[in-house]
Amino acid sequence: MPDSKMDETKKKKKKTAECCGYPISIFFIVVNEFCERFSYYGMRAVLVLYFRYFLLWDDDLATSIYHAFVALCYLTPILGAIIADSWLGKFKTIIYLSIVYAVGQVVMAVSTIHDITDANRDGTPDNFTLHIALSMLGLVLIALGTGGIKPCVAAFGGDQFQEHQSRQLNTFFSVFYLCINAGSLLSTLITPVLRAQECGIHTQQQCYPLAFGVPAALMVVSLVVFIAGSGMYTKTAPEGNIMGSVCKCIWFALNNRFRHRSDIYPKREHWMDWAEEKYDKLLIAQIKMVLKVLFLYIPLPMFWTLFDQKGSRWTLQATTMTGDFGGFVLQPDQMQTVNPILILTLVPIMDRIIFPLIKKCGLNFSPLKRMTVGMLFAATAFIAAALVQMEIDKTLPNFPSSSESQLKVVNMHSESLIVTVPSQEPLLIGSFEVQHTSKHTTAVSHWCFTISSHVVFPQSSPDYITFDQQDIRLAFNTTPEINKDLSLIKGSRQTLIIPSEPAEMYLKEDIKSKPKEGKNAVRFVNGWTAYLNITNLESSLQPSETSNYTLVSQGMRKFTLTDGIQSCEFSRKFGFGSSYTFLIPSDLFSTDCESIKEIEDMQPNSVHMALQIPQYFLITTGEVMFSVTGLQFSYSQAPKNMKSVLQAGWLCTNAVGNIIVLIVAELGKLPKQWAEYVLFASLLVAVSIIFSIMAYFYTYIDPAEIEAEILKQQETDPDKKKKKETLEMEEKENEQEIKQTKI
Ligand SMILES: NCC(=O)N[C@@H](CCC(N)=O)C(=O)O
Repeated sequence: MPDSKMDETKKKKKKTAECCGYPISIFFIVVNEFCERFSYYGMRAVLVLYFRYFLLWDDDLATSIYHAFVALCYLTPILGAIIADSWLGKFKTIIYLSIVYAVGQVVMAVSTIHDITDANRDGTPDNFTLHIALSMLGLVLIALGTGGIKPCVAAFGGDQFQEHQSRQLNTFFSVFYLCINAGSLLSTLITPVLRAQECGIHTQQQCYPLAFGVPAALMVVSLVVFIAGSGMYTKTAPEGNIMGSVCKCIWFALNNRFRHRSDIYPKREHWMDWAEEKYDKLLIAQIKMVLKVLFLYIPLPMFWTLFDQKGSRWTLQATTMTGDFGGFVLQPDQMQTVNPILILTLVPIMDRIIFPLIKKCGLNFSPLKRMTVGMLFAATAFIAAALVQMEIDKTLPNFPSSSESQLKVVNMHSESLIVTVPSQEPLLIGSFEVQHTSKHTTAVSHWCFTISSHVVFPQSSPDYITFDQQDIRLAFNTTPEINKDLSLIKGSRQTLIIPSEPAEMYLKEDIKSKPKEGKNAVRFVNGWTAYLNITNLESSLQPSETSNYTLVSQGMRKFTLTDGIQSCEFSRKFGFGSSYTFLIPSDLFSTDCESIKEIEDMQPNSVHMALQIPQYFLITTGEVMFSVTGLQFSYSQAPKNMKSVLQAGWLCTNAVGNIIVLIVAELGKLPKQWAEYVLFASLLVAVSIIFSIMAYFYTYIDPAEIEAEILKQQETDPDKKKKKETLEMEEKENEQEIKQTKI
């Protein structure tokens, strides 16, 4: 559409399409953003689980691909911004890239249908390569779509406002942020529930197609809503290959500066002024504005480095805590929903109460000051996380160091045993059977039928004896005496199982870190005289055999034990992050499973997840001050033809932050998690000090005003054309000179 015609349309729309001072078109844009963020966060919520349990990737691969995908989503905005500002304009870019995005979501959903390659109908796909290829294609399209439209939607929203609506424009960015978080909150709650359903054509499996299909549908809705508002938008036309001109202009300025490096040439105020001979003053001024803001962005990725650890380190921290809130139980990964919930409450509180109050007190809380304070809030959030970590560390078992091994002895033999352990007092181990039949009259003061080392040894881990040598010899007081040479694994915990026939004693490796996702690790030692089948275990247990650990979730869990003839049920309530070895006695069925005894290998988590709320509160307050303000700032300080580019620059700070997380995770961690949190907090404080100094020297501008002034000047500047001609002549002369010198 020609510019004049477009301006006419704008004027007409301005008058008719307003509600309470806001352009009505904004409604379509915020609803579109809500649906798009639902789609994005919903898909993200189940992505790692899909990698882990559908594609059967290991943890490391699953998390690396996940973070790489997130980083890609924040790098593609550059592409979207270039397309929008230089070629298609924001409106068309949003439409085309939303189509790419929706196709990506559909491809992703299709890739999760196990039935498409499950020819033998065993419930697992037969052709993993096809599923991987489809999902990777889907993810690339999604990253292109979500990243590509992201800088355009915010900037397009801003474009709907007129000069007299600057107050509404600021509110728009807050409402926009609210919609992002409302979408993310709902989808993060809903999609995991959809995944937990069972569905399928031939076999019933976890319903990934539904969990990915609903976000795909929401993306289609998002596109439809956006198109529905088409007639009401203010659409600014792209101004040609602006990025090309920007690059050429910068290159010329640098080149020209270099050519005139001698002291005989008078200095210019700014190095970009060296482009004046050839380029428009307006373009030079616009580039200066953008560069000034981009320079200011350099320290910002550090904020996102801390912020994005909510989804990784903080969730891992939650897995070592308990989420039992009495009426309901919160899973560790659900703790992340605290962030959008707090956003929904904090944004209005800040906008309506805190910021106006600060203004009333006469304080100038400028955008850059807000962002600095936001960074400091994020740093304090990490100090809070470190304090919580210290509390958790107090409750964690004393795991062996890499030069130590730990040993526990379980006596399933019918009599008590005295074991002589190197450099320790002889140790009396009560018999499981003796204990169980109440004939137990040994000196063991603890009721536990296993080793009572805590009575005898001053070790910090009650049931384990810690050794700093690998090879040990244990002597048992049986007749004849049994001597057992053991080769312990360094850095590991092991249990020596003494079965009913002590000579057949064997070592079994124990769990040596907290079970994943706050689950509980359980295993069984079969003291029954025949093989046993136990629900949840991979295979049946032979007599005297010890099963591998199996993970069970929090809550009441029931195990059915059967030898094919008789069976009984054993129930137990589990908390979070515990580990138990259950000893099955020889009178299992006559006592209806009640004689099963337990050894606590690892105590359940005891620090409550509610303790994470302060750190979530602090980081979210930081986010409101930093992120919402940054979004506004990036729009307000950008020249009109580079609004999307600057939004993309802003989003890029997030991509770099994610890449730093990836690098830090790869480089390894400090030995103590709390120390790593303190390190990150200190780094962010240092960075925020640097940022505040940079911000001090930044002068806020009104790009529209500057642009208007330059245009006015240019109209009255007869030299402009002459300058260009002179420059072209100079260049030609230079080239000729070079040629002659060569000859
Ligand atoms: N609470 C997370 C959130 O709102 N994220 C936003 C902003 C991300 C950013 N770098 O600006 C989102 O759009 O997802």
